[in-house]
Amino acid sequence: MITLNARPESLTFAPERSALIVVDMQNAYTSPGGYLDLAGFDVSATQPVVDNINIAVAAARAAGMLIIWFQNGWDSDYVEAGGPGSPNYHKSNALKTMRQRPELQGTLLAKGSWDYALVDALQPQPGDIVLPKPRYSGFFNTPLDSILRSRGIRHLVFTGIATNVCVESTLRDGFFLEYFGIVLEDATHQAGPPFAQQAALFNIETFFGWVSDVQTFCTALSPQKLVNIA
Ligand SMILES: NC(=O)N/C=C\C(=O)O
Repeated sequence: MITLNARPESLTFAPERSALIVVDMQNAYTSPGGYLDLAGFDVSATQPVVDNINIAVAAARAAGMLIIWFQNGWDSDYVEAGGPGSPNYHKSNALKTMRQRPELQGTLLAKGSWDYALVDALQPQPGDIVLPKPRYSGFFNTPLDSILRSRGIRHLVFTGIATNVCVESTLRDGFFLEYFGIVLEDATHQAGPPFAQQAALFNIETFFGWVSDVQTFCTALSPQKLVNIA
């Protein structure tokens, strides 16, 4: 068992009965020229997030935690995205950007594309689980709940982009399914202005879960080991 210092209070859980969830660390959400950048969101501060996720993943793997990587997106014909009858068709900024700029059609968040791929610096290893997801929540239309229940996992440590969209959506759905959700704040980044990050973390800390950071997480998992946080 480890005790992780977090806000609003510390949590005690077994690493081998918990999972580190890496949400959508794809070029789309992280890289210049990716979907968020093309849609007008600021991705200039995502590199420290990539570096910190690598540190958290290495510590979690060494402690026997399951690592789950999500990739957000759809088939290259966007059938999975939904047509005009789906709110996703109207709210997805990737789909809206491609409608505004038809030369981008087929490039954003399409399976097999550079945009959909995980960033080079973050690559799953054997034993990790990689899950595609078609909507913001990682619990929607994916086997996540079954994967976790079959392993007796109740504690989920979240990293990834974006804090205020897919991270928060997945953590909230997990809360309703009786999972304990913890966000490592310096391993996340918002889509939108900085207040979106603050608001998401406030919501999580106050209503849905707990907030910690990568250094504290690594220290809880391995008290003797020093890490260099970005
Ligand atoms: N991964 C995410 O948080 N995605 C946010 C927006 C989108 O996918 O349009």
